[in-house]
Amino acid sequence: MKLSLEREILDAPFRPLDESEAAALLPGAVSAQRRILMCAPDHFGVDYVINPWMENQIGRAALPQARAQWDNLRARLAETTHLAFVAPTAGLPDMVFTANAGLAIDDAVVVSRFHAKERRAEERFFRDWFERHDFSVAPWPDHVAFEGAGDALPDRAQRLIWCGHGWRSSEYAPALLEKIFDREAVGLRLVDPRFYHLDTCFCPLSDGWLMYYPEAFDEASRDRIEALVPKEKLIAVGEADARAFACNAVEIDKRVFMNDCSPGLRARLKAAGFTAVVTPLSEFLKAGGGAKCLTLEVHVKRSRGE
Ligand SMILES: NC(=O)NCCC[C@H](N)C(=O)O
Repeated sequence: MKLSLEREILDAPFRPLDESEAAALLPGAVSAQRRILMCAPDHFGVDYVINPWMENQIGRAALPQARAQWDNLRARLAETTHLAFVAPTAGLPDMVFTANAGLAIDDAVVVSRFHAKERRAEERFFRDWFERHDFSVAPWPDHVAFEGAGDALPDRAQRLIWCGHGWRSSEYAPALLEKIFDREAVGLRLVDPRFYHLDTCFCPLSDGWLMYYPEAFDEASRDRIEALVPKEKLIAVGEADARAFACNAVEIDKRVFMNDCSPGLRARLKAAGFTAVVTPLSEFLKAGGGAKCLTLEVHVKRSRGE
């Protein structure tokens, strides 16, 4: 019996260990698990105007509907990946948009330094969360505005960070991010106030694909994008999809979660190997955010046995 078990093990085809199996073999080792950080909309609302979507929307977000939409996004994401949560805080209606907590790559994070003074009080709650989860918080100068993964998107095929500036984050942010994360940071100038954060109009997808709304960028930035991404991997969306926050999408394992998607865009994504998953988020659009804004990719350390 023992002998046949040994034979079975010896004859089994070699298979590399996954992250948690490898961690289990190393005494005291920690592994990191990819999670999507979210913040429940307990205190969400449109209470002030800091982007064009919020104009004439003060007090108009339907809160039960917002909760149902957020719950649905959360449930759909949970089918595909692990989640993490930061506690919502009274008086901080935009904290639900965790994309703006900071930019976290591996165990390093730059916590946002909001341009929008209405959002500055969020910084310390996000910082606390990162510290409690063992991230190493990089120093960042107070006078350089930076709104996290709203304006800094790691490419999924090349070792570079796409950075948006022009409305919220400073044009000096990329040079600092380059040093902190030791990878190239490419600055892109945003020129349409409706697309005030990079993640409202630009979505790097796996295998080097890029979905974006070209008109949101100045000409030099469009040229830069075209120089760095092969033409056949560019998925340029039209204005209607862009206005519906189609580029404000979260991709996990080729599933692209977004507020809305035209049949044409769905077909183009499909041809590129992606499946569009629509999770309507109308109430959050009133604050200027969609699926991507409601999420932040983080790698959380786990001790052995966790
Ligand atoms: N685009 C994002 O990454 N987040 C959405 C932020 C919406 C919020 N009302 C803001 O204007 O900062």
